[in-house]
Amino acid sequence: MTPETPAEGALVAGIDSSTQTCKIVVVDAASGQVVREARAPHPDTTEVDPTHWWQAYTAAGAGVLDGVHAIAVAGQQHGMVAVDDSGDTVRPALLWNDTRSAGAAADLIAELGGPDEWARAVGSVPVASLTVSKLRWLAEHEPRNAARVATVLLPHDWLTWQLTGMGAEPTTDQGDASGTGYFSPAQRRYRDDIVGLAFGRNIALPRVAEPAELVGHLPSGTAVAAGTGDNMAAALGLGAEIGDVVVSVGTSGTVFAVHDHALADETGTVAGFADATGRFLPLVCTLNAARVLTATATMLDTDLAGLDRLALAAPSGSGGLVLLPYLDGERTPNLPEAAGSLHGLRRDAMTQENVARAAVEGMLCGLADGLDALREQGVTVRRVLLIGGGARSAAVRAAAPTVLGVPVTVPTPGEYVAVGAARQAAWALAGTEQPPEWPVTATTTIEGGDEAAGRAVRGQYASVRSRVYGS
Ligand SMILES: Nc1ncnc2c1ncn2[C@@H]1O[C@H](COP(=O)(O)OP(=O)(O)O)[C@@H](O)[C@H]1O
Ligand SMILES: O=C(CO)[C@@H](O)[C@H](O)COP(=O)(O)O
Repeated sequence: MTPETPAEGALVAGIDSSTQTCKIVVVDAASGQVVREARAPHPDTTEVDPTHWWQAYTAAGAGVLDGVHAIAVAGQQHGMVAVDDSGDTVRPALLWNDTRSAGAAADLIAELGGPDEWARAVGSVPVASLTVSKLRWLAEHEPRNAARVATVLLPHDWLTWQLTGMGAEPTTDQGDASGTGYFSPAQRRYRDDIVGLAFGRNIALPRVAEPAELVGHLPSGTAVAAGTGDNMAAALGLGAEIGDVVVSVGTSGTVFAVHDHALADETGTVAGFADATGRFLPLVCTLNAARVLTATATMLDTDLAGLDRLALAAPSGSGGLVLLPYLDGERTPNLPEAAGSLHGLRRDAMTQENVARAAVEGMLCGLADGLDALREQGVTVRRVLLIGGGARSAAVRAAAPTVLGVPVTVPTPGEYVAVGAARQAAWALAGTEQPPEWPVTATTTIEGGDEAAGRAVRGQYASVRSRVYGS
């Protein structure tokens, strides 16, 4: 893409309404410099009344959004916000990490004719996370709520609708829509037949806005851009190009890349999403990432800095200890009912240091499998960028090149999802063909991964996983 530059002096804001937190950045649209930041927490549950997201946004935004010319929301993907014909939610939103719809996903796979039919139709094979599975769950388990549903929105769609005023038409974008399971990224259209299959009837769906469209205004006059899913926004915030693979260690672990054509992985490992610019964003997502580290730190009665110290003091391979970190069930591999388990305990290896390192290595092994899966789908891997809260961990940064088997580039820690949303807002405000040119983020590249040690860590992880789960 050839980037363009917006007018001097305009301020734009990006919102990252993620699983755990609402983060806001205000950015100078011309230079791309972040001038203000704020955040507020979300509830720690897998079903959430969306008004909590609005309250977190208003709490974080108070005073911070003054003078902003345009705003966009990037949200956690897939969440089902079911709304009645008065605009009220019929029940709390079911989030991407809520696994109760795993059975519905399995049923839908069989009913459409198998995983390959799904991959061809919508680029993804249903798992509990996808909106389409949640729709089926709602129809089956809460028929009275289901009967009241007029439309289903994603978290970023719902927040954007609140911003533009609920009299406005609800909108989404192709990036976030591609995570529903009823939108074809290849054909860029909804599959109403799949909504009918999942829900038993059709429902109104938000209009899919163009990548740089302004979809409305705040009462203050601030323009509102289309917004997108959080991973799509991170790609935009990083200025990711073909060959860049992003590994994000947030609440979820994601491995994704900008790609020039739609992918359809019938194994279901890679989800063939669209990006926020008109290209594609094949992505692998694990359900357990940064919170594996926080949970392990709590278990070891230390904090994240203490966990780092312990993990860095242990040898690669954690003395043979392997943590399968499926603490909240898992999405990749698709083991929604799984729990975490620690293997290889021997008296001499049973140290806090090895347990801490096994948490880091187990979490990274899932992401390394994701990187392999992207390669198998033909994604070019020239550079691996490590972002997300977990990238602030010294132990994660140190182990990543060995476990992932490639040098790892770490951008200056920052809120790249929110910055990506702000960049989309600047793009829509400028009305240009391409997003504004913002400076390439400063990065540090960590070389020196140990190939043999990496093979050993991944080998012991794969062997334990296959002994426990058979694959
Ligand atoms: N230094 C650190 N070491 C390990 N984990 C960290 C560190 N700093 C933040 N985190 C974790 O990162 C997570 C938040 O990451 P983030 O990418 O913002 O996630 P999300 O977008 O899902 O909110 C939290 O679980 C937090 O505990
Ligand atoms: O489900 C996915 C991607 O398919 C997750 O990546 C969610 O989008 C949640 O993101 P975070 O809160 O971890 O940023």
